[in-house]
Amino acid sequence: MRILFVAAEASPLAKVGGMGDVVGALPKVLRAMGHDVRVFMPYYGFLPDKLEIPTEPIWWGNAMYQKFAVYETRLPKSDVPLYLFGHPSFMPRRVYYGEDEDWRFTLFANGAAEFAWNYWKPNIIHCHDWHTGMIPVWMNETPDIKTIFTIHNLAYQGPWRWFLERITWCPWYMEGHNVMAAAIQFADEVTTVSPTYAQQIQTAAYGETLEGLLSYVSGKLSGVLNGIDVETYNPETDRFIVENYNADTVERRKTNKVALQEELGLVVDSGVFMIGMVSRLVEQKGLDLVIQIMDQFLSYTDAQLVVLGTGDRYYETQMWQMASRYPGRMASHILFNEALSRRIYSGCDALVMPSRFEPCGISQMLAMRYGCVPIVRRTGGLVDTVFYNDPMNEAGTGYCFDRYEPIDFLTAMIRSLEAFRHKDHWRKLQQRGMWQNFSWEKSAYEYIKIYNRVLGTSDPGEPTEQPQTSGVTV
Ligand SMILES: Nc1ncnc2c1ncn2[C@@H]1O[C@H](COP(=O)(O)OP(=O)(O)O[C@H]2O[C@H](CO)[C@@H](O)[C@H](O)[C@H]2O)[C@@H](O)[C@H]1O
Repeated sequence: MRILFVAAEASPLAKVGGMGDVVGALPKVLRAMGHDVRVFMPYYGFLPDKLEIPTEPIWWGNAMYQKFAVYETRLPKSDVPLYLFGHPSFMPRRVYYGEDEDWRFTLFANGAAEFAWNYWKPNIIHCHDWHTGMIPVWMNETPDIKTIFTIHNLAYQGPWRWFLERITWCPWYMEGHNVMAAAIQFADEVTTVSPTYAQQIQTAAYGETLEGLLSYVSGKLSGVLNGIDVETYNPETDRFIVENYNADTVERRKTNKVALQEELGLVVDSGVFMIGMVSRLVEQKGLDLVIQIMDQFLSYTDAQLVVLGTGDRYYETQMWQMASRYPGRMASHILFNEALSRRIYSGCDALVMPSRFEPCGISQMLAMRYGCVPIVRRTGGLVDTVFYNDPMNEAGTGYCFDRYEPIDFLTAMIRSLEAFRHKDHWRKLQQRGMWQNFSWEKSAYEYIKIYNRVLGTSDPGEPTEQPQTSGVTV
């Protein structure tokens, strides 16, 4: 099968959130299963710092009266061909910014469609989020290229139809009041990143005004749980952390905890309960709950809190101000730092994720992989990945609460603090999290089934041809 992944992010090159993790990891796994998977993403101004890119493009194209170049390289540490869409509008050193975002990513999506028609023709284009939403619309008239549209974040739906018509030409048959709606309508299959979230988005509470459309297309809508890159994120081999360990040597995490406390200027004490939060600082992530309870929690306990994230100025300021109220007990780092995130996962005792909604969530899986116990609100993918701690039956992997209420979150925090005192139980809880299998293989098979379904081919999971590493196949 020839599959072209099109997305705005791909880890480790361009990652703002979890979508980057997915697009950086899944193609490698699918390729290892014998499919010819390639990735198409923007050529951001910061990319030459991170990988070698040939100076000569392999192809020139046109879209929306703009000329663009496509450069070919590889996803780092893999043989996955990576095509970079080169246009001056992507040259600033940021992924998302500015007023022309709608225009810029519409150009990118239209450019990807041109590329698929004219240079490398895949059987399937796997599109991610609204940035690629025009692709299913264009491919509606190209029956031999099927499209899968994966929703990572329903809250961002791209330009409204009236604006789209001002910036580009929309085909006569196009329906949908914004790009996301159109993509949902025209894609051959729509997926989201967990089974629970796939159900939730068909309701008014989570549908972000698209619940009607999503229930209407429920026959082609499914939820495939994300995995994590278990090779990159492996506490046994991770070079970003001070002490490597595994589930049998989980007590070695103490060294990481102390190193993290020293690094962040917190009181050094390996016995205190240390909580981390690694997240985009936006409404989705439940920051209003954090703001409402954390003062109380920190004042009445000796726990420590570390926040790593960027996002809305309001939440950034709140986190920073809260840290200034608890010197030596709380640290807020308002930046994106992959290495520090791993030191948090490997040093903190627990990770909080009180999300308002959560399509899947990668952070809680990374936390469990590193023996950091998740405290989560049961919504979306958090329902599918974190299970109540049940020390009596030695089951469960974290602490959960249901209602989006400060008191419920506070209760879950206090319960986890209490459990932390019972060292034996806590160790077992950590180990159960570390033993979970979050590798991508299972999800990759699910996607292969979906690819086969849209192509009308059978034998799900079986490779259909040997991957090619380069060259034009049209
Ligand atoms: N400041 C920082 N420094 C370093 N690393 C940071 C960071 N802030 C976040 N990260 C990293 O970014 C990733 C966050 O992924 P999530 O899936 O938890 O959330 P996100 O909302 O971005 O993703 C969306 O897409 C994904 C993928 O489908 C869904 O799982 C999710 O529910 C959906 O909201 C993790 O790998 C985390 O470690």
